[in-house]
Amino acid sequence: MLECTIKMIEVNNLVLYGKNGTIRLKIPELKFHSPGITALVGHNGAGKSSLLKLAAGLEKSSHGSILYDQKDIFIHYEDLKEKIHLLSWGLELYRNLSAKDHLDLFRSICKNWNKDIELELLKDLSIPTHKKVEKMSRGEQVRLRILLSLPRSPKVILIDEVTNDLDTDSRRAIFKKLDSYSFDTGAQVVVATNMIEDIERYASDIILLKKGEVILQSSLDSIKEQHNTSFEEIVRIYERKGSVL
Ligand SMILES: Nc1ncnc2c1ncn2[C@@H]1O[C@H](COP(=O)(O)OP(=O)(O)OP(=O)(O)O)[C@@H](O)[C@H]1O
Repeated sequence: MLECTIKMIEVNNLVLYGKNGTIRLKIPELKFHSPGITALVGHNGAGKSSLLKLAAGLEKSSHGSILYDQKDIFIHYEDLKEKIHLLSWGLELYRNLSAKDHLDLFRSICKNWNKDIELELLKDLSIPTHKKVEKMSRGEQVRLRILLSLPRSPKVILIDEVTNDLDTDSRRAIFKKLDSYSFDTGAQVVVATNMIEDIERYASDIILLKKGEVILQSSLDSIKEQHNTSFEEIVRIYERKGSVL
């Protein structure tokens, strides 16, 4: 029922060139599913970050388009930036401000700030409210980023590997929140990660990239049913085949 009304990110005939005309991404067609968490998987250099940057409107494709609700995301960046949030290490918090300072600031500038979600996250993610960002651990910073994102009711959340070097408890707390947020609101959540444990536990869909091409897109359940082996082994099989599906 929810799925009929969900607006989605869609890729059409996308090509992104790198230096000297090398291909960073070549994706004829791709739709991100929701609700649920989609894991974007692939070796270093496969194109995960490039795809997320394009989906956030921070980079322009060389050919083709990437759309949200039928709108070209790069062209309509200003309209869409409150709907599509990218969490990556490059996009920093203010080092001299605490979580409380950030919250005061974001509440004052964000029109649709949802106070209930803020309070729920403050309780469940145990974020230190008075510590300055420069004194926070990486895990605390990632949790703060989630705290500053979800109350703005994003429709798409893109996470570029920021969860990978967190401890198990922090990752679990974050993935649980993202999963319930996605199912409650229909938002799309796409996480670039190679952490098999997180994918098996939390992802409902997987997109596997190899050298800029999508070699597998599937729901996790159907691919596991089809192969009857561990997810790690399935990734190995497709990486070896390397064919575009
Ligand atoms: N700004 C850029 N300009 C040109 N080429 C780039 C740029 N950023 C990345 N690339 C190249 O694009 C390809 C894909 O890189 P990308 O960072 O998207 O992969 P990734 O799957 O996210 O890798 P990692 O897991 O190492 O972060 C690589 O060959 C990389 O060298």
